[in-house]
Amino acid sequence: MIEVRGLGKSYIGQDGGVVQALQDVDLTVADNEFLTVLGPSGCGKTTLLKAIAGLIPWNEGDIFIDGSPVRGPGPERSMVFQNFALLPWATVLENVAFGLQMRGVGKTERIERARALIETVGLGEFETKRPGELSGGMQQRVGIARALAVQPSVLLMDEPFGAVDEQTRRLLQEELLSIWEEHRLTVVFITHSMEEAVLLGDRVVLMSARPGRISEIVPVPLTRPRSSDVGALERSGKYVEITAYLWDRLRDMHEERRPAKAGR
Ligand SMILES: Nc1ncnc2c1ncn2[C@@H]1O[C@H](COP(=O)(O)OP(=O)(O)OP(=O)(O)O)[C@@H](O)[C@H]1O
Repeated sequence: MIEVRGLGKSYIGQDGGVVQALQDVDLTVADNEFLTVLGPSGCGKTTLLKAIAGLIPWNEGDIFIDGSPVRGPGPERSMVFQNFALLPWATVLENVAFGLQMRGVGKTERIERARALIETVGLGEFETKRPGELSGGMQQRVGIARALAVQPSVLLMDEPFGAVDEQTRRLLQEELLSIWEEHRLTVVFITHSMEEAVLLGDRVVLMSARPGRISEIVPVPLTRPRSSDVGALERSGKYVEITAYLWDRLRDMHEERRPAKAGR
C-alpha cells in the first residue's frame, strides 16, 4: 500500500521565485490497484510520482510504502519514463538485465529473467539490438521489461505512452493490462489522456493546478479483465459517461485559470 500524507513540495525557479508544485496531497493506493493520474500541464503529476519513487526530496508530509517511510529509491518500486531512459550503448538484453546486475543477481539468473520478460513484451528477436535501432514503441517495451525485471510490487509510470503513435499506444495499453492482470502490481500511471486514464484505471485521480492538489478521485466501475476486448469497453455507456465527466471537470479547471474576457 502507498500512503501519501499532507505532501507539500516547492521548487526554486530560475528567477529565484518559489514554485509551489504540490500542497496538502493525501492519497492512499491499495495493493494491486491500478491508479491513473490526470490533470492540467504543470499541476505536479511528475513531482508526485518522483516523490513516491524517492527520487526527489519534499518539504512537508510523509510517504509510506507498506508502512515504511520513503527516504529514497527502494527495490520494491520501479519507474517507467516517457522518454524511455534506456542505456544507448547497451543491447536490449543488457538494458533489461541492468537493474538485476545492480542488485547483485548472478549472470545466469539475470539473463534468464531478462529473456523471459523480453518475450513477454514481444521482443524476443531483438535482444541483441541497441535502443537506437528500435522504434519508440519497442523502446518503451524495453523500458517496461526493465522495470518489471526487478520484480517490483509498485510500478510508477510517467506518461509512458506519450511519445508513441496512436496504434502503438493501443497495443502497449493492452499489453500493460495483460501484464498487470497476470502480475497484480500496484500501478500509479500518469497520463494526459482521459481515455487512457479510464481504460486502465480502477480510479482516476484528478489534480488541479497551482499549487497541485487532488481535486477529485473518480472511481472507474468497468469490469475486468479489460485487456481482451478494449474496443467493446470503449463503446460501453459507462466508459463514455466517465470520460465525458472527466472532460467537463478538466475544462472547468482550464476556464478557472483563463483570464476573464473583457465585457463579461
Ligand atoms: N526542477 C524544477 N525546478 C523548478 N521548477 C520545477 C522543477 N520541476 C518542476 N517544476 C515546476 O513545478 C510544477 C509542477 O511540475 P511537474 O513536472 O510535476 O508537473 P506535471 O503535472 O507533471 O506537468 P506536465 O503534465 O506538463 O508534465 C511546474 O510549475 C513546474 O514548472
